[in-house]
Amino acid sequence: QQKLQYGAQYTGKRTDAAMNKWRSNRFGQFIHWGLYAIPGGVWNGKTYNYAAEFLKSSAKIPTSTWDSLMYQFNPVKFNAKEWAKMAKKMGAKYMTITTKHHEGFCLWPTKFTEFNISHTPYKKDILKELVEAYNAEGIDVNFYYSVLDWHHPDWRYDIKSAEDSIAFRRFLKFAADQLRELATNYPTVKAFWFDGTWDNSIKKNGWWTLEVEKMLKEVRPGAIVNSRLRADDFGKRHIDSNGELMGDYESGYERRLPNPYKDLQVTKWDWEACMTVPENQWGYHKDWSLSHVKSPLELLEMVVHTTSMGGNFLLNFGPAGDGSIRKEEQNIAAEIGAWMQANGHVIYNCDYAGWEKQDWGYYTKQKGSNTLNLVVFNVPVSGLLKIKAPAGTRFKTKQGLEEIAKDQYLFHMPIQLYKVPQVIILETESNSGSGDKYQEAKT
Ligand SMILES: COc1ccc([C@H]2[C@H](O)[C@H](O)[C@H](C)N2C)cc1
Repeated sequence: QQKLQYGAQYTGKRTDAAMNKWRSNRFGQFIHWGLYAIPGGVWNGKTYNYAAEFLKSSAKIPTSTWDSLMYQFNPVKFNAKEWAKMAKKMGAKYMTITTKHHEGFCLWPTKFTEFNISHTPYKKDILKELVEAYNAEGIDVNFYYSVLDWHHPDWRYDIKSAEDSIAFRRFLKFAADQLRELATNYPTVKAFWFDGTWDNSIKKNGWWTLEVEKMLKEVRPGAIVNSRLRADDFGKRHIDSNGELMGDYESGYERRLPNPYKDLQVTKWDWEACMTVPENQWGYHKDWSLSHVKSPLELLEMVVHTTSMGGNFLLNFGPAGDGSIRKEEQNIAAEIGAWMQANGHVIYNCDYAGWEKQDWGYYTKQKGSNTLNLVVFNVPVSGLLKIKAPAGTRFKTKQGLEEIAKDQYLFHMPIQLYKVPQVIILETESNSGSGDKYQEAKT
């Protein structure tokens, strides 16, 4: 343990109302929308199969050429209310929007750079339209903000000279001014999703990352920041040099999930996984035939998997340059939404149950209740679900449950074809399952 000036500000989970709401939301919609949605991964007739929001670097496009895309940004099919209705139907409780991605183009009329929505043919404040439309549907809105900024002349990947540090100090003031502007002008924002913070220039300025965290929480009491913002005194990111999580939740799971049998350490803190529908496309790409496209049921399993380990799941949508939502994404919203409509109670305000993971699927538990939710994805050919209960558990539910040994049960599922994951609710006696102090002798 060493004294850190810019390390974690507290340990353990936040339990204030704002964080409890963030946690209970569980399922959110990520939206990546910017100038990159106009070319959609294709440049001068050539299709680039790397992530579409990186086309500027994949196709080695000069900044001046890329930036002139601003004069083409005119999403005639954009309808914030329609997007919000679709997200509502999907069962998303929050939405995280890219206010500014690495390209540096801002979806709001910021005072601090001309490279923003007000200088496009569209002109209007897209961020305001989205915040109002989603909030009207009862969906919380969070802001993604990339510190990395390919457009800004004072951005530096590293600090190698006095000139670099003078320029980068100007840049850090620019970014802090933009963040203060976002937190001030859009007062219903709940959380900030920082990205583009992996370069040495940021790692050498951990002080700034703490200053931004403090500023946002001053301007917007209750505001939530992800661990990806933070670097400590020694440039250590996410987890400080004393092993403590920085920020309010861990945001390292990008296009991957913790192993539900082994990575149980994640249940000790708040965390969020973010996921693409194709293998690796966050911004709109014209050609989705280039990789596997996850099905609604694959994605639904990820939602349940994440809730079962006490995390939030952020599913990405990449609207086209004209503001339309592609059919695959519309279908995902409809199919996941249908299941969430009927079974959202095993996701919202649910958490890690602490029961031993079984192959048939996942356990979730409603906070502070005695009901145990079983979400079955893999129905065994025997129809018998193996359940290993914490020592001393007593069940109220009798239907379908067969005790075969101490704390060992089989739940009998009717043998039939199941088209969607099945939910089984088991009631336990309130004071049971506390677990005997001593393990029963094995022989
Ligand atoms: C180089 O590896 C990267 C860098 C940045 C990313 C960005 C994506 O553009 C998207 O915004 C994702 C959330 N973020 C980590 C992804 C992979």
